[in-house]
Amino acid sequence: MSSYSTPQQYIAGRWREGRGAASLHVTNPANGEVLATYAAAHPQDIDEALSAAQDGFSRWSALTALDRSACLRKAAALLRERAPLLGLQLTLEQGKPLAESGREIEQAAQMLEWFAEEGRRCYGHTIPSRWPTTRFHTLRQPIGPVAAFTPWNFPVMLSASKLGAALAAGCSVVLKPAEETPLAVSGLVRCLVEAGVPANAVQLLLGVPAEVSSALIASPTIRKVSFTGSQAVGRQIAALAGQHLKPVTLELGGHAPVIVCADADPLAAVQTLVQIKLRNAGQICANPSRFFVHRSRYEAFVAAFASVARATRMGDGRDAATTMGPLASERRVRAVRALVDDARAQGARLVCGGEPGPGLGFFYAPTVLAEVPAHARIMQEEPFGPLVPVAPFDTLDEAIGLANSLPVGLAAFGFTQDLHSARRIGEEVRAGAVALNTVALMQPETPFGGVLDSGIGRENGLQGIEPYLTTRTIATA
Ligand SMILES: NC(=O)c1ccc[n+]([C@@H]2O[C@H](COP(=O)([O-])OP(=O)(O)OC[C@H]3O[C@@H](n4cnc5c(N)ncnc54)[C@H](O)[C@@H]3O)[C@@H](O)[C@H]2O)c1
Ligand SMILES: O=S(=O)(O)c1ccc(CO)cc1
Repeated sequence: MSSYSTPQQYIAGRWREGRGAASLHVTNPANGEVLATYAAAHPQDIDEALSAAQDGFSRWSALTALDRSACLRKAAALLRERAPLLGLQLTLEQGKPLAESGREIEQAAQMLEWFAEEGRRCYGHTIPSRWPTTRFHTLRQPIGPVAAFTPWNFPVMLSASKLGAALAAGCSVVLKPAEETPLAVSGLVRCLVEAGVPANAVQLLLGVPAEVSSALIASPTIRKVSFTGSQAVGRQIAALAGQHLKPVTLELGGHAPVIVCADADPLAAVQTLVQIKLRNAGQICANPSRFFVHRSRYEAFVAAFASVARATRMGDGRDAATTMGPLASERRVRAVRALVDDARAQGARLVCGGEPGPGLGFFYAPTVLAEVPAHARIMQEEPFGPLVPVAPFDTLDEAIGLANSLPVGLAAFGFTQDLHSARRIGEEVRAGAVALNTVALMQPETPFGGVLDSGIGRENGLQGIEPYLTTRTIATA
């Protein structure tokens, strides 16, 4: 497969093989074929990346914000130029259809541009003094070298968000992407380096996750940790960060409730929801995943979702006719299948789907389940797949209670024409972001992150650069 090359480490300004004993494999989820095998980073590679990151921090933080901004803008332009190849590599390693890969590369470019501008606005303050002869002001300074860990679902966009924010603030970054999807992220790092980001300001470590994260977080060089991924791994990262007193940003997904009220048009709600539900085969942290529909609209909603689900064309993301690709790995297929089997065993009605897709790839059909009891695992655990579990409700109080019944809160969705209901859903459902009559939630300009067990801190928006800055107070006589 000529479009897919062997992923390499980028350490101290050189692209090279890792020296670790472990071999890692990249598998095309559309057909199960191994695309590449590469050597993991060795502890010595990690040490070299850390020394380089220290040096990179000195060089990069010494540049003006304007110079850093220019590099990030140029990197965004390079990313767009290279989108056809990077998009193809992303589809090969991750499975999403080419159109979605192109969208992700564009979103990544937009992230870099947003932070290129925000980096120019890291203002300090002048503070009124209690003493006539003393002046106080504050300086915003980069916090230091950053360890960033990104997942396989949006490897390029989520890496661009962390790299963009940290680099714009003047920090150097050691990035560890998911071992399953390393190549398109490497392309992003290449764009940054070729755009003029000094070699040591960015390191890319591909390795055994726990080895890399434990070494990086324990190192005194690293001053900030940022992770996106599962709650289980997030807890491990947070524990390590706490042990070493490093500030941490965590984006850990959720289990987004959808409330469709009696006054909503159920067909319009389905048409809107499907735009996000089947994107990336449902593997989006903000994916709508628990559907509560007013009893008067319930059957129409279930029937409409099933009809859209049945019309989905599953296939290889390179095929123009494909509307939904495979899941990212075989373990994801096992996980969603187990949730569907459990729901059925608990009395849910299988309306459509509930079976694997074509060929040897990691496909699972869009699946609509009705009358799903609240205690079924699928209503408790984030499915991270193309599953639509639906349950009826009678009052808005009941729906909000069901939405708030889990200890997570990343995204939530509401469909209603009633201002009072919209206000209640917007203000009472516990979530970092609530979308009303829309599924548009994420853009570079809006803060993104969870409440409760969905994470710590915010990425993007005005808040996105904050975690990478520290504030120095200067008193002058
Ligand atoms: N918040 C998100 O955007 C996001 C993204 C991907 C996955 N998830 C969640 O993860 C769940 C399971 O995903 P999975 O099947 O890939 O399992 P998983 O939790 O084992 O995640 C594996 C990923 O986490 C990384 N990882 C594992 N251990 C690590 C460590 N000690 N240090 C650093 N990184 C580590 C790996 O690189 C790998 O890419 C999904 O159901 C979903 O809830 C969330
Ligand atoms: O597809 S998007 O709605 O743009 C989206 C939202 C959130 C995330 C985080 O996993 C990725 C993509």
